[in-house]
Amino acid sequence: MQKIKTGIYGGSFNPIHNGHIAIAKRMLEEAGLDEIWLIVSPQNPLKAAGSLLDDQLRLDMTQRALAPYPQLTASDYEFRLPRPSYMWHTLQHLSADYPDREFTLLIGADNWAVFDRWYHASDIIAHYPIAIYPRTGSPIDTDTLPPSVHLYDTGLYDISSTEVREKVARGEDVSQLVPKEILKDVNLHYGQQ
Ligand SMILES: Nc1ncnc2c1ncn2[C@@H]1O[C@H](COP(=O)(O)OP(=O)(O)OP(=O)(O)O)[C@@H](O)[C@H]1O
Ligand SMILES: O=C(O)c1ccc[n+]([C@@H]2O[C@H](COP(=O)([O-])O)[C@@H](O)[C@H]2O)c1
Repeated sequence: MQKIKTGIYGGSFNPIHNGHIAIAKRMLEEAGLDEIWLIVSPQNPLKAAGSLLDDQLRLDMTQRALAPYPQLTASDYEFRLPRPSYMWHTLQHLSADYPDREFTLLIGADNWAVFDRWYHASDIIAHYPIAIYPRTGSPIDTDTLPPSVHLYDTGLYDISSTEVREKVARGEDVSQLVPKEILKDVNLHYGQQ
């Protein structure tokens, strides 16, 4: 039986923004995936926890933002795994729990630039296809990519969660940067920091 092609899109999603959603929608088509799971990461091993909003609040916003897109699912899978959230562990657990699915790791070009610092990076490359999408400021030399790693043309979206948080903290309008379903909550949660 054909396995369900499932993209794993991990992120802090602090908060999810329109760039994340545009990339995920394009990745479904470009990488030929059936579904993408946006896995809300409790703690990126390479990021300081400092400005990270509560896990459940980030998950709730991600779920509401993705409600219009049936092929995109917000996941709390890493909430039950040890911290920090090493992607190698996550992928191994997923493969054991969902034998009917074939997992592809989706990462932005900024994360590919530091991928050699990821825990068990070479094991991830050896066992899972990796789909990279471009990000402003992080050029990719496609000639140097291993055979299981591909760059897809998802377009460039000049948005970051940092920009959203900083604008909200300054009282600026972010209605063009985040989905309307979560605008009120983004203003509420990040405006108070
Ligand atoms: N505008 C964007 N274009 C391309 N990739 C993006 C974009 N925003 C986020 N990503 C990628 O999505 C994944 C999850 O992103 P993350 O939740 O860290 O958002 P972020 O905007 O990078 O956050 P922050 O500004 O807080 O670091 C990462 O692999 C990141 O590279
Ligand atoms: O496994 C690792 O060593 C590792 C190192 C850095 C980042 N990650 C994961 O990469 C994803 C993107 O992280 P972020 O914070 O840039 O959104 C998220 O799922 C992180 O947990 C994973």
